[in-house]
Amino acid sequence: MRGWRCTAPDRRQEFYLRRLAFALLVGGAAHTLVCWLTLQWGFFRGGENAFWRLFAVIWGGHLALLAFAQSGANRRLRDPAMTEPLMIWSTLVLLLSVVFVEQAQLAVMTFFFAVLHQGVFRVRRRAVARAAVVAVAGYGLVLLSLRLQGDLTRPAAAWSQWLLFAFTTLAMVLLASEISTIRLRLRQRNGQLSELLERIQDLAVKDELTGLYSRRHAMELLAKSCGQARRGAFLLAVAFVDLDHFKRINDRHGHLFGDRVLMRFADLTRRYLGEKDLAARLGGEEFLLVLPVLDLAQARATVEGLMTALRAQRFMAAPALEVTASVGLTVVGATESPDQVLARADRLLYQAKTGGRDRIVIEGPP
Ligand SMILES: Nc1nc2c(ncn2[C@@H]2O[C@H](COP(=O)(O)OP(=O)(O)OP(=O)(O)O)[C@@H](O)[C@H]2O)c(=O)[nH]1
Repeated sequence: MRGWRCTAPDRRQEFYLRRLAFALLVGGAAHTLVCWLTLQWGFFRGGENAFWRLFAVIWGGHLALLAFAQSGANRRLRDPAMTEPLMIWSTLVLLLSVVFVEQAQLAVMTFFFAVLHQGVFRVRRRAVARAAVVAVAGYGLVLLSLRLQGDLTRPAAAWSQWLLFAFTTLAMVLLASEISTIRLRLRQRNGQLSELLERIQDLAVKDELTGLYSRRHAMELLAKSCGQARRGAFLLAVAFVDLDHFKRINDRHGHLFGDRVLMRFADLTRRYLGEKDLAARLGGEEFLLVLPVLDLAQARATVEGLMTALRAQRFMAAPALEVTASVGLTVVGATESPDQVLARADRLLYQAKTGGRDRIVIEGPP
């Protein structure tokens, strides 16, 4: 299967390779061209021999880096994009060539700003600052060693260009730092926004107190399930569940305690229903269960299990309390609309209530 389609990590690797190849080949070619021009204009220290030897080393390094990534070894690095190693290598290449180009040192070192640009959006502030320090200090050391050897032509111009480079680099690093802060804030804001979005989506489909589906969402799901049940091999059982004498529970033990009873019932539905079953809170102490089943007997067994578990619940604040529920249970008929099924389940629930509560009243489809 891998042969015909790129997997996500392969696409990322392709992206890394393309970026690295672009930086090394295009950046490398531009840098070589500038140095070659200094050779043509007679500013290249050591002449043609030195030029070809230096660029054999530089291009050997470029190709070695590319081969390293091409082999996939970059995937084992903490940053497979290799941005920082690439920045360090490019800076060293620039410093090495500065030794050879006379009077065009600043022109060569301006490539460093392209190197910094690579890093600003991809590595931490500290890595950008590190590369800047290496470039400014390295450029200064090269000038100093040339000066000490008496090889620095027009020293005043060379040092003032170095100063200009140092200040511009400092400004770039400050800018990079600001961009990095903005990046960090954006990432945090994005995280907060996705959390908020998740919460809004939850609120739209779930009941806040119990975490069960809301009435509106349950109705949408029921309409969809009814269509599937008509086409499929399974039956769709619908149960209206209403906790008994809930007002009394609230009155005797308080509203907060009532809330806890509702949450406990919701927990039981999560424990006793299958993953294809649906439980929703329609409002107050009224719930809807939708169960894909083979027959009514299976639905009855599930609902009875739930009612037995509810009856067995004990509450610390009211140890003697036994919570029961009344249920109207039916099955969706072949040509019925969700409203018709719900009306029947509601009628059956009413019969369960008037018949003495704590019971299930069942009726098949018409
Ligand atoms: N604790 C709590 N109570 C609620 C909530 N929503 C509705 N109620 C209460 O649920 C009670 C429902 O009372 P009734 O409709 O009279 O029903 P009941 O007392 O359960 O009586 P039967 O259904 O006939 O057994 C009311 O007192 C509502 O205030 C809720 O979110 N939390």
